[in-house]
Amino acid sequence: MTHAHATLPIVDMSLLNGGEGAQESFREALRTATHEYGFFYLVGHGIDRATRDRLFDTARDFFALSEADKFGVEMLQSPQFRGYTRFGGEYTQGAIDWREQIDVAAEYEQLGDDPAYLRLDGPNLWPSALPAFRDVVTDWQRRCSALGLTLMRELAVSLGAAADAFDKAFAERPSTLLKVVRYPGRDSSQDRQGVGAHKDPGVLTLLLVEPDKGGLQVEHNGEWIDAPPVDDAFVVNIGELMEYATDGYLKATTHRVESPPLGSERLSVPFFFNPALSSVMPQITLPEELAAQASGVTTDPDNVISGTFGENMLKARLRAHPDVARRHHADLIG
Ligand SMILES: O=C(O)CCC(=O)C(=O)O
Ligand SMILES: [Fe+2]
Repeated sequence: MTHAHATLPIVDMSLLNGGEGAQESFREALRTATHEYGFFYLVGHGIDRATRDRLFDTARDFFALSEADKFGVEMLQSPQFRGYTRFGGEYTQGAIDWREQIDVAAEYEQLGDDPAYLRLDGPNLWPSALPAFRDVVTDWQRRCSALGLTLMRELAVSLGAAADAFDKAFAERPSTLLKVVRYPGRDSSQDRQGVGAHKDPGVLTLLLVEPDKGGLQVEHNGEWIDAPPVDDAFVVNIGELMEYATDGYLKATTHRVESPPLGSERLSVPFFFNPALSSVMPQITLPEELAAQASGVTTDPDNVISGTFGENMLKARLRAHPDVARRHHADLIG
């Protein structure tokens, strides 16, 4: 059931430019939103409209490329799960996600293949027919990484920890990932799973949605809340590793996207701010009043949350892209 009235909280980052009191209110709002919802709208983030418009223009140009150009960078060629996924290539909870997308991640030399998650390091596949794509997406990655780091430091302070409590996990080889996604319109009689219900496996997700395009739904108290884009805002949510870091005081929240109606489409760019593959997320010692509200890390036998980011990520990748897993990682799947 969808709850028509509840909405996600709005958190204003420009409070950080104010005095001590304003900064304190920002942290309070950040902590409350991530504790109660795991999701919020972030305004006042300082990334201007022209930059965001350029990102969506580039996304449109990418999806308008010929099939041959898109298949030239198909993920099936990439053991590191980079590149283009056509409709029907991706699964959540065993069902097809009706979206096409290109995955771009941080690029590092591979350090080996033991533990297996080290296989995720490697090169992106960049579309040669659209050279601007690389520049625009790399710029976006850089901006979102800076924003992500600021939010992690504020979140640390809001949890009673030192501002740099999480820095170490991100200092070397942060394993950031972004997707440029297009959800095609679907008839109401068809299956409307744009992306199925899931939690994000990492730390923090900064999602930009094309203006006016609904479809995102967030689970809250057992109901689905609609989370349409808010003007100038990112939708921000925390992933499973923040649940691990806070003993469940912060919860990774289940969310999904419903396909847009036939005759329309929806573009989005989720950016996943993730630590190094081999980093173990630090566990924060919470102040007593917060610790009393920490309900422990979710235990789901089908989805075990590890503190080592690479393990969570590899698990998520193998499950979402079974064709890539079969072709390149047959030894890791049952
Ligand atoms: O496209 C969206 O709005 C959300 C996508 C999402 O949740 C994901 O890719 O993890
Ligand atoms: Fe997600």
